[in-house]
Amino acid sequence: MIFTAPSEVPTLQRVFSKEDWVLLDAMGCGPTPACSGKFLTMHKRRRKRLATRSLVQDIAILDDIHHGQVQKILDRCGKWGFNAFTLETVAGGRSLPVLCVHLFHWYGLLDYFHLDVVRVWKLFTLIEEGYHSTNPYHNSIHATDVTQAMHCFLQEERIRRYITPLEIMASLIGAVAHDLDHPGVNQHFLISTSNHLAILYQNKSVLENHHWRSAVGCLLESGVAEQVQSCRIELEQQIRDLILATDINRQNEFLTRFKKHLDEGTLDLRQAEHRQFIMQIALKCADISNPTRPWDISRKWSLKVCDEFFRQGEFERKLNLPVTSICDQQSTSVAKIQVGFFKNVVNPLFAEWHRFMKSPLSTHMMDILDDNRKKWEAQEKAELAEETQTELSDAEPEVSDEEEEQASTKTSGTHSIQEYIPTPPREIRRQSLAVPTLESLGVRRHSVPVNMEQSLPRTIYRRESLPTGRGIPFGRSPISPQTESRASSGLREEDELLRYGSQSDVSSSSPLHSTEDQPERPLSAENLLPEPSIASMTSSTAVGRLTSVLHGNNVVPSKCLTRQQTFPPPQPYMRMRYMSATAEMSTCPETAHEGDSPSNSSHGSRENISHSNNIPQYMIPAIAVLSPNNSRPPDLLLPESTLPAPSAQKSSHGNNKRETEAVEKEKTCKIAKLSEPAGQRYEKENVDPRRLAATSLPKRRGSAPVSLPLSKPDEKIPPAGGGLLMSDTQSLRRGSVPIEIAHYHFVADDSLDQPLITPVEQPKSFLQYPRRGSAPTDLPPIFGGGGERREQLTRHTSLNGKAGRRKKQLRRRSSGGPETVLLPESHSEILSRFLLQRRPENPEALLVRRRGSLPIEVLTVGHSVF
Ligand SMILES: Nc1ncnc2c1ncn2[C@@H]1O[C@@H]2COP(=O)(O)O[C@H]2[C@H]1O
Ligand SMILES: [Zn+2]
Repeated sequence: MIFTAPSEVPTLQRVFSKEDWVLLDAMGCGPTPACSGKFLTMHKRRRKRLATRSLVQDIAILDDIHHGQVQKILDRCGKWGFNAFTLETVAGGRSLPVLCVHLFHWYGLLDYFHLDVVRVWKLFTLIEEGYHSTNPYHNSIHATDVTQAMHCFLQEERIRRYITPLEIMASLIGAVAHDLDHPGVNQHFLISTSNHLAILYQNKSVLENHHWRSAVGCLLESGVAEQVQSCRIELEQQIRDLILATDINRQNEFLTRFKKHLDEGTLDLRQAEHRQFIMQIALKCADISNPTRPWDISRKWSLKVCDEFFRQGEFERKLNLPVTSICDQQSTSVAKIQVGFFKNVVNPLFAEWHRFMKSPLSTHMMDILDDNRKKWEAQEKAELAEETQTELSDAEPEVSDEEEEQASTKTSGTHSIQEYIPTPPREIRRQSLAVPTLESLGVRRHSVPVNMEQSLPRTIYRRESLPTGRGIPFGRSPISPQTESRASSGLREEDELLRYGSQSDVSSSSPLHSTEDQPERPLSAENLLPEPSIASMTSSTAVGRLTSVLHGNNVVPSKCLTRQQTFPPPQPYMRMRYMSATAEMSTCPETAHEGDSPSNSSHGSRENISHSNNIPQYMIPAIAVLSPNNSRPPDLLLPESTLPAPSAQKSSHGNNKRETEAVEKEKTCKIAKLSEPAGQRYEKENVDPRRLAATSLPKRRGSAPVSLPLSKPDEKIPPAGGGLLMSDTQSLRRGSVPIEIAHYHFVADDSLDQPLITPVEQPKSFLQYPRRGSAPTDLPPIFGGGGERREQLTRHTSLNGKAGRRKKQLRRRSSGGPETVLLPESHSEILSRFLLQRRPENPEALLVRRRGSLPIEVLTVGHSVF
């Protein structure tokens, strides 16, 4: 019997206890209003709202129905018509581990690598839980979808003839983890908001670097890494290369190389290097394969990805950042985005893929792509006609030929590839938005480290509609000459905005606004984004150390990185069920089974991907033994009628308007939650540093990585991982800033691949000043900030100008909290010895002190360096 357990356990594992609901209710995420409550908080994002939740009273019924359905769907997981959403529903929200464990069985990887199925199950559970279920698109279903696509590609004759077991395993893990811990916003947003990940990875493949590192964390924590010790480095390297290739910024690089190979006929898959390249291309294709899925599925993905874009647009608006054009719901539409994406991103890649494959599957995909493109184009045209109609009826019906022509050419103004490829902030220039930022005026933005604010590239935005050239003098904090010169051309325009009472965050500095009435509005993307987990290893030295721990040869158990579990562990009862179930799984016979049912796709005849039995001898034995179709006993087959009716599925995404309204409602609720009524101001995120200094030890800020310096740069750090050099770290740095960065300048130099970092001399008094992370630069008296201004800036309010959030104060952020005290070196030495001594008897003692999302070993390793 195969997979009775996985289909059953997930259902049970996800059932919330009464206490869970009380907690969720308290957070405003209770069962009734689907979208209320704080958004992107750990508690919420880690827990999925299951389609099956309403059936919890009838677990037995649920399980009986579901394991049969899961099996039925898994049987078809080699077909392009596979629907990840359906698997997600029938697997009780566990499509990711269910599919992956199935594929590991199917490929015979468990046998070949002698993997323990419980560890493998744990690996995929960790990966699944690392995805944010609150993301409309970048969630675990996307990972399931991409993995299934990858599986289809691995079955292509051209590939499977040559691919090795290790490459199969790397491809599956790479696919499933390729967006792990994706925050639901793109790299551009992270850079624009000075997110610590962007700083850590020096603005290059920020998310992808984070994804692969998180994947390695899961491998370690699950214990799978230990089981593949002999090939672990190679496996990790392949996973890394695969995931890094999914960076859409590198699309052209890969495409050019691919084209060249095809033009010259130089691809030889007997060479490992070429196989790796093709697997990278395959994963890239899988990642953007949703436009090549049958229309119902494809359309659903399109709506979801645009929903996520528009959410980002809302965040940007709230943060007074320029709204990325594809994220601006007010100026674009799903159809328009799709037409641009299909034309500029998907088609060029898939055309080459088809040139390489020339298989029934690639032909099928191209056909669907074409059909879907026509549908979006028709929709875009209809929208345009409607717009034009409205414009015409608004104005008098006197439209010149010229205007008509202009209107009709609008259709070709779809989004180009550049819009999917974010440009660095410095280069961005948006026409419709003018958002002067605090930093552009010399006032440091909260999330920018104190010493970086003068050296990070800045973007000055001008509103097109405003005249230029009329400046209003106002006091601003000193900024570096470098910034001054770069910004000078834009400042006058910002001054204009001040004059016209812009809604931007500089308004409090404007003479038009009383400082009393308009306290500063702290802008921090940290309010919007979830705390990353593995991402907490922000400091360069920690990264360097981490890398050496991850890849070093002399790994001792105590120094192994274990991915920190940042979500509530399954309840013991569930765990028992799961353990017994997985044990059961491991005894399942691998029965060869030919049970292929005909495709239900409109392209059914081409659905069957050829599964040749002609498996070369160097392939793993288990593959040769297994049937190309999925193995399962016939008695688990359920009649077709037990599958959800197509209409039921359609209804879930059929009513677009209602969906959009719900999304809107959700956004409103979430945005409203960003602020709390005045009077509920508590000191958590935004604390007056003077009061903090008077009342407490200089504590580490919640989101700060705990990092201790190394005396020299770690050369093992992979280039993309971007190790910052050096460290000198007794000072009290800002919480969310890597300890080293707080004392070093980035020197942006276009001629260099990586920014240079140069040390900044700190006034001694500054080092002693326990500046609070979120306090503006000009607060410390040593910088001579005006008293009144300081007073004003310390009156912390949320985005809508109201007082800060109460719950921040009351509940420690899941990945943060001032648990760890930064000590002078001598103290740190004592502490590290103390911790190391204590650790064997009482590991909890260390746990309670470390940062929530920081792997315990990293901290230990950090301490043990001294
Ligand atoms: N249907 C789609 N429409 C527009 N953009 C898409 C679509 N599908 C994928 N993408 C984008 O392509 C990116 C590929 O990498 P990611 O999955 O990280 O994020 C994806 C989205 O930003
Ligand atoms: Zn993706």
